[in-house]
Amino acid sequence: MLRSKILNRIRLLKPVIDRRCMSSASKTPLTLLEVDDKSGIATLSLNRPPVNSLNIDLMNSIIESITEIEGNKSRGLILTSANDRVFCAGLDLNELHKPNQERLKEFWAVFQDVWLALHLCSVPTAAAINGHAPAGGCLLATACEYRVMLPQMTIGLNETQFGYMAPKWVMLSYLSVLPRRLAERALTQGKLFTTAEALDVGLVDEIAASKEEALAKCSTFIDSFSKANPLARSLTKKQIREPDVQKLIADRAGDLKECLEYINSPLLQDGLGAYFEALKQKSRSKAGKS
Ligand SMILES: CCCCC/C=C/C(=O)SCCNC(=O)CCNC(=O)[C@H](O)C(C)(C)COP(=O)(O)OP(=O)(O)OC[C@H]1O[C@@H](n2cnc3c(N)ncnc32)[C@H](O)[C@@H]1OP(=O)(O)O
Repeated sequence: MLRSKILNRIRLLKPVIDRRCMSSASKTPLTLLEVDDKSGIATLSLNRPPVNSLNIDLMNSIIESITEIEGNKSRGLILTSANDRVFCAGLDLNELHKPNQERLKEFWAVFQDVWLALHLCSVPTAAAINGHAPAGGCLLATACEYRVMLPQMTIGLNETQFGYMAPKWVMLSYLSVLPRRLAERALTQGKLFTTAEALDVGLVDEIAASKEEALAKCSTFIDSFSKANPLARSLTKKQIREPDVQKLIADRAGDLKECLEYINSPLLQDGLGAYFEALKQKSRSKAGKS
């Protein structure tokens, strides 16, 4: 009786994400999933060169992997990058700049889904941040329960740098990690924290000298739940996170409408166009030098 009640509770708390994840016909998988047969811990590596920017296929692949991890009873999930410079460059700017409207609606729904899937993941989650993590990359990291970062990287919700106001639920993910006054200042500045600054303010929990060390620290965090009943742990996490999640679940259509209006606004499109052009220019000049 109790078990069915608990399972019912989980069903209520976890929004149903029944998206069939079809990653594109690309040859290389967009995510790499390895489960350590000794520890039972799953490592999910983002694998979309050059910067793991989040497009529909990559986000669907992340959701598919999380669903698999929850289904195969892994003891925990470590999110990291197959790229040793960039954890995740955030949303793919090609999806936002002069977007196809139908695709933008799908893109935004998947963006909401990937945050929900990671934020509510029933197993313990940790991010081994082995590269830069701006905007949506920072969001993935803050959706995890623990964060270990390598030196000389940057992390933060920098949306105001390109004319965007992060959606309420994105701000809530920041507020689940940072004190309000600091989150407000960082959001309004579009601040990218250095690794040392991020540790100082609590945006990350530890610094590691190498990816291997970061993965080991994330495993240690996951091991800290070894004495907790997995079902009770999962329910407790979902219960604590429910108020933030419900703010999105209660009005996904409203969030989508607000996003469409904002992303199609001249403010954003002009800001984004200039920002994207500057990025490409930087990349071209780098290529010119090498
Ligand atoms: C609507 C907003 C909702 C709120 C939540 C989330 C919003 C977002 O996530 S919007 C995206 C914000 N992302 C960024 O501001 C990051 C921009 N990128 C960078 O700062 C850097 O690329 C880097 C630090 C991530 C990596 O630097 P580096 O290793 O030097 O690589 P390059 O800058 O030379 O870039 C290589 C290559 O990748 C392209 N690129 C970079 N970021 C993105 C991106 N987010 N989307 C699409 N493409 C991206 C860049 O233009 C280069 O392309 P090529 O010119 O073709 O080489």
